[in-house]
Amino acid sequence: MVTAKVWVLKKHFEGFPKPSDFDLKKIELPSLQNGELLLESVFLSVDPYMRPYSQRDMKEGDIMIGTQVARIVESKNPAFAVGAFVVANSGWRSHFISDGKGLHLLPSSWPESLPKSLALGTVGMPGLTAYFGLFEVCKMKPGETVLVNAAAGAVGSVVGQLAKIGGCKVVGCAGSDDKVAYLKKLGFDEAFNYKTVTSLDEALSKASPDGYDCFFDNVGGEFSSVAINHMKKHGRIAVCGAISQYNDSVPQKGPYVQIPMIFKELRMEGFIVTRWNNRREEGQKALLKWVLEVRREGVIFFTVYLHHGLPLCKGGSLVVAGEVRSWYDFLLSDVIFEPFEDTQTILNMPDAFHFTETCDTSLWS
Ligand SMILES: NC(=O)C1=CN([C@@H]2O[C@H](COP(=O)(O)OP(=O)(O)OC[C@H]3O[C@@H](n4cnc5c(N)ncnc54)[C@H](OP(=O)(O)O)[C@@H]3O)[C@@H](O)[C@H]2O)C=CC1
Ligand SMILES: CCCCC/C=C\CC(=O)/C=C/C=C/C=C/[C@@H](O)CCCC(=O)O
Repeated sequence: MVTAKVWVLKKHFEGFPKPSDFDLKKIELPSLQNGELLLESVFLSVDPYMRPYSQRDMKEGDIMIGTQVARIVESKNPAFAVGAFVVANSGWRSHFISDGKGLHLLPSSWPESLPKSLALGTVGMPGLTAYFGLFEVCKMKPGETVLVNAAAGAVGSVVGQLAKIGGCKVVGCAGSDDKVAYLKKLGFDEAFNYKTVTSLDEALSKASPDGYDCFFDNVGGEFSSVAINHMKKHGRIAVCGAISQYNDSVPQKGPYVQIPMIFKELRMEGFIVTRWNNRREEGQKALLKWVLEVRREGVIFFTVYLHHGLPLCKGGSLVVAGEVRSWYDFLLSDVIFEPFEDTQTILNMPDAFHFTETCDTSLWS
């Protein structure tokens, strides 16, 4: 029998987590069943997400969430050999039994000389966050200017280095002079200590006078409210984290949008209509059709016949042949609406069915 040590959340965090919020317990593990494997923890990860996630997902007494690098010490599962290493989202436990689901074997190309702890950092979830946040959300391009806060952290330090590799100018900020020196060593073009600058505005302008194309936001809050004003036109912001708010027992003032944006993975984009100047005619044609045709009557019946596969519409009454069409289709289609008197004739027409849309055109006048 193996005795596992587990760290449980004794009390939900109030403000910063404290050692007294945790309790160390021992659990006797049963013998393995077929298909199961026993793993021993090698590295445990502590990540910022665990602070808000514990509030959202855990109850007091639960084993603390988190990922770990673990070594397989016994296996009755042919897919997992003894001695192999995995990354597991198994919480803070010294040993655990798994059926293999949710275990990620370290890549076979992992060199012996490379510390396996990197599987929880640069070559793990934080590194992947930087990689996908930069390439899929910021969509950074060579020659652009990238801003990243919490830049000396697990995510931010990878963001900065990947952005340099990607041919960008990189500006980072951190909360100590030592970290700023570290950023310069990593190759950041500009770095400043956000805690000691007299003005964040001035620091951001000085670091990049013509602004930023990409902002990789790990911090949220006041920093983001200032930084957004330094973005270039068509700039992109990756709302990665809001660490400035995780330990707030009372939510900070100000309508900070980062938390719902992250949890709901929202996309928010500013725009100006002149962006579509090259599609002006298309839009006006659709709007004209809507004004002149679709909104003409309170109860709308339209007849659409597929004539050689194309919709032929004699407007006034819509009897849709084939699938029910959406208004948007009609607004954009080249269907010409013509006055149509005899609704009864329509109703007897073959291979069609009736699509009636009732709308209050008074709302449109
Ligand atoms: N969306 C996603 O999928 C993921 C999001 N994240 C987020 O990325 C961010 C960074 O994570 P990670 O790199 O792992 O974190 P680290 O723990 O490596 O670094 C966090 C750093 O944030 C800075 N920080 C802490 N509190 C504040 C504050 N109030 N104001 C400004 N900076 C602060 C500190 O550095 P300093 O000295 O500079 O203040 C701290 O060292 C977090 O917000 C995290 O939630 C991380 C992984 C995945
Ligand atoms: C107060 C709300 C804060 C909202 C944003 C919080 C955190 C953003 C962030 O850091 C997200 C990190 C996600 C990490 C995912 C890790 C996985 O490897 C395992 C996660 C465990 C789980 O999803 O249960």
